[in-house]
Amino acid sequence: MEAVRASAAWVASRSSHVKVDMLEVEKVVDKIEGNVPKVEWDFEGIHYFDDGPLTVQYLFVLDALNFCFWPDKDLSYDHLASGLKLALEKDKTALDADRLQNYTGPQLRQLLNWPRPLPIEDERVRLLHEVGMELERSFGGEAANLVKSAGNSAATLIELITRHFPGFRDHSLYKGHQVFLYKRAQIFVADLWGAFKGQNYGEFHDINSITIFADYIVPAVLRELGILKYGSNLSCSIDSNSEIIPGSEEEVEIRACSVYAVEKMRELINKKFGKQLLSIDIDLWLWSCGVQNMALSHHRTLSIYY
Ligand SMILES: Nc1nc2c(c(CN[C@H]3C=C[C@H](O)[C@@H]3O)cn2[C@@H]2O[C@H](COP(=O)(O)O)[C@@H](O)[C@H]2O)c(=O)[nH]1
Repeated sequence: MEAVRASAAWVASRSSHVKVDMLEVEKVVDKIEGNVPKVEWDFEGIHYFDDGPLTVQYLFVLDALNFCFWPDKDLSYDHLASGLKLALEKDKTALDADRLQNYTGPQLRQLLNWPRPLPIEDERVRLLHEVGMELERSFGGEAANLVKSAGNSAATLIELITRHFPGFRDHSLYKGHQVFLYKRAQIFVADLWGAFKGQNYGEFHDINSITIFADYIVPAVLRELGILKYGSNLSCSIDSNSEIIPGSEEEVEIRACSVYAVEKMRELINKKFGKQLLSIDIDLWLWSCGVQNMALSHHRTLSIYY
């Protein structure tokens, strides 16, 4: 994931609306003494798991739809994860590639047991169709085959996903440069690793190459910790819940600086405490803090990427 790391650093070095405060990074690292609190994958108990290929199909569909819940104030990631789980428990064929290609908006709502239209529902449906079609065309209908063809490499799996499934190509332009954040592709790898505990479909020899997943929760936590500092205009927009335009400098800076800040935190923990932490572990710790703090204001961007 060198492209993610390098392009995030490029943005951070030119950023004007968002700054990474290295003194605060150091303070946080010292406070936790290099020990990131361990948060178990599925600490919420909401994910489907059967130790086999159906779990891989579930996680791939989950992460194809893992974005932009905030426009409906009652909807969250938990509804998606537990809704798909229940659907699969009722009908093991619910996420088969041929079924994925045929869902309509109302059927998807019904599948998730959600009473009203989902945010950006038409895009969610389009992405489901894309996943079903390409899985069928290139991977015998099974996400498990996609994972197998990556040969236990996280970087190869992300390359395969972004090559085959355009909906996962989470990139932007910033001051004329292409910036890669690949949030949903990376979180899929992390979900496999977490669910299968680094074994079987979750075994990756290069899991340390993954960065954090630049969503709308982790940046809010980093801001609360004082690690991210926002300029006054951006602060006002976020605190007043104004929407941040997708692809704007502000949006790219928020996401890229979050990735960069955690990479710096990781480097510092290694230098000061001699520990090799994974960004995934730091991410899950920060994210779990964020979702438990209802008072945090986060940036609001309509996006299919996160
Ligand atoms: N950085 C990061 N972002 C994450 C997750 C997860 C869930 N990961 C699962 C994996 C193991 C655990 O047991 C988790 O359940 C979701 N999100 C993002 O959050 C936002 C949703 O927020 P709210 O509207 O409040 O539900 C949305 O952008 C969504 O894409 C994560 O882990 N890291």
